[in-house]
Amino acid sequence: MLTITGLSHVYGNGTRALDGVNLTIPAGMFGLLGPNGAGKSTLMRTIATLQSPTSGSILFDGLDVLKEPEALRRTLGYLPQDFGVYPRGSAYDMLDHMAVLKGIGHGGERKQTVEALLHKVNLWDVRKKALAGFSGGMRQRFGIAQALIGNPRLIIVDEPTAGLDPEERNRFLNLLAEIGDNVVVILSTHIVEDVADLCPRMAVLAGGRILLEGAPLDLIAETQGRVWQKTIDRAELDDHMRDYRVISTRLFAGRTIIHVASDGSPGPGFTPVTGNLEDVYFSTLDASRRPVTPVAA
Ligand SMILES: Nc1ncnc2c1ncn2[C@@H]1O[C@H](COP(=O)(O)OP(=O)(O)OP(=O)(O)O)[C@@H](O)[C@H]1O
Repeated sequence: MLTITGLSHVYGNGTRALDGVNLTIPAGMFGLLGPNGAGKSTLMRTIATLQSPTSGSILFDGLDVLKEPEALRRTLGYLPQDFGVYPRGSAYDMLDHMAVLKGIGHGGERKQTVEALLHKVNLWDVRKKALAGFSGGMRQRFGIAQALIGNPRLIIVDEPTAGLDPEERNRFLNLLAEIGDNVVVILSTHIVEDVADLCPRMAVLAGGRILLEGAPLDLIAETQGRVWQKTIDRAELDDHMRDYRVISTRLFAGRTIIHVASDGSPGPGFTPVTGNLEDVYFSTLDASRRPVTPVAA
């Protein structure tokens, strides 16, 4: 279990990227959802001990991560957002090299590890090809292979599916789903479906703060009776945006379908809909952006 308490980070230029983050992350797949600039990468890099926070603490199964970063690194698998160096070396050689860096020195054991991982991520047939020639999906599958070296107990994947086509995204998510239940896996993403597809627990991070935490199914159940739908013409959109708490819009057959957050019927033409995780996410972001109404004295 990973326990984060009062974690804050202020960059040198004054940007407060994390602002008192408290999170308890059990074993299994945990989705950390947030818009661009929310602080996700800052949080992931801090947990991965690549940068030190301004204040706060992180414990992983009793280990004080900030005091003993080396010990954490031995049990960490990390796929950073910008895993972007694609040298001319082959997939096999690079993975072998990374296994050496991870301390798997013994030749036979390393060979077995590297071969098993290449099979697992379905890159065995292209193991002799240069990483530089890999597609985005192949690179991300290589990225997960290197993260799995040495059977880590904490795995962090930062925005792994951005830019993948649907088939590769599926392949990648299936790989994540195969990681054992006893491992803490943190999936940081701005893509709601990634979390909906995989994660029994999740949190929403925005503006460096945790806005929401829980099980997606419970959070969806809580939207019952609070999400309303209406189909309108495009020309009516601006008025609706002004008059209602519109949490999402999408086009269907040339018309616009809006979802509105409201505790009762917002008005004529609206029908109640069963919320989904997108509604949970966007209504949470919407609520956090609304000015706080002062309580009358
Ligand atoms: N090295 C840095 N120096 C100054 N500010 C930074 C630095 N890195 C990130 N920030 C700022 O901190 C905030 C959080 O950034 P961060 O990259 O952690 O968010 P994110 O949720 O990962 O966003 P994205 O999905 O766009 O990467 C942003 O306002 C960003 O501009």
